[in-house]
Amino acid sequence: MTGLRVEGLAKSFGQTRVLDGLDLTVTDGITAVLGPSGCGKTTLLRLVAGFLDPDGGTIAIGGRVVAGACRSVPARARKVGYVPQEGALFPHLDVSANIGFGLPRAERRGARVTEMLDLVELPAVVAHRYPHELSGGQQQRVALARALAPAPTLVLLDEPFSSLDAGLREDTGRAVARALRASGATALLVTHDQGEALSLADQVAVMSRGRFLQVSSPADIYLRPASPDVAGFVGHATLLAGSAAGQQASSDLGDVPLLDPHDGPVLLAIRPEQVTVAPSGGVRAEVLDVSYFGHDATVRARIEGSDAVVIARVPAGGVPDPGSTVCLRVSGAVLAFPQGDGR
Ligand SMILES: Nc1ncnc2c1ncn2[C@@H]1O[C@H](COP(=O)(O)OP(=O)(O)OP(=O)(O)O)[C@@H](O)[C@H]1O
Repeated sequence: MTGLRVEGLAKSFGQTRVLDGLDLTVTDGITAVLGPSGCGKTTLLRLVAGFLDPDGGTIAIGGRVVAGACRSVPARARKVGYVPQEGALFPHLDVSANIGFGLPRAERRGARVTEMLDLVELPAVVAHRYPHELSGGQQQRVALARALAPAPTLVLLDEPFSSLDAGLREDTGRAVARALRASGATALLVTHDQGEALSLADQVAVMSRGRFLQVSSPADIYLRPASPDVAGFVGHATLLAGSAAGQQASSDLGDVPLLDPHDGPVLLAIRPEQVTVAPSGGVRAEVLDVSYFGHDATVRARIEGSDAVVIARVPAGGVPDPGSTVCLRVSGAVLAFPQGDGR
């Protein structure tokens, strides 16, 4: 059974069209909706949850149309679990009562609550603590346990880790993904963090200005982006004009091998890890700035005699100084998008 099917979904606020005919099918597992701030991610989630009505299109959950086609099933009857940005636990209820909130009265302190605590990998002792006695990561796990307790068909998660610091964010993300998979629920995870989307989801829907640019597996999104926009947004590709002849293209970075054959003008999408930075051997470039991450660093360098700025990833031990001159070389075949006459 299909967890969620969205067809031609449209929504405007006043004169602003926020969603512009979205189509999305989520069969099972975790689908991440990835896009920049303001592109319409939360609006999509609110429409699916039933907090807003669409202007056009349909939403079906578990095979049942819940919005559109002259129908609007109220939020509470959609069998959807919702995990908001900061958990939004009830502060006056303990963990056990928070988790049991959506359950029939007789089950509110029963085995289902214990089962849910176990699922989100929290010890039974936290059951009688209040939200202010939990860490941020524990609160998000309780929020997930509360959403999963009534066994929803679909779980919606709206930037659930955004208030957590980096280390906790990764651990909580992995724990939440494990719990979602173990529960068997279909999940839609909204995020603007590409690492989170690529590492946690089975399917990634890349969104921009109310439309999906590509819906595919994490590997496809990264290795086979559908457009220069997707390549630039997910993984920070350098987009460089080139001229292709078969399996090779000439560019400001010299001759580069192509993943697929093309002829004529192309836009090359070169990943930072495909650019080698060395003191000699390659195209000369001036280092503009360096972002140091500990395990490695990202270098932005402008090619001499050109406006082209290239992003390269270098190992932590070989970081050049800003203002220095380096040599850039492309290693491995790169993706090319036909442009103009070559289209
Ligand atoms: N109730 C509303 N009334 C008017 N405009 C709204 C309303 N809700 C959202 N918008 C506008 O719709 C656009 C999309 O908002 P939305 O919250 O869906 O984006 P988002 O991708 O979730 O952004 P973020 O990542 O910053 O949360 C924004 O321009 C926002 O200002």
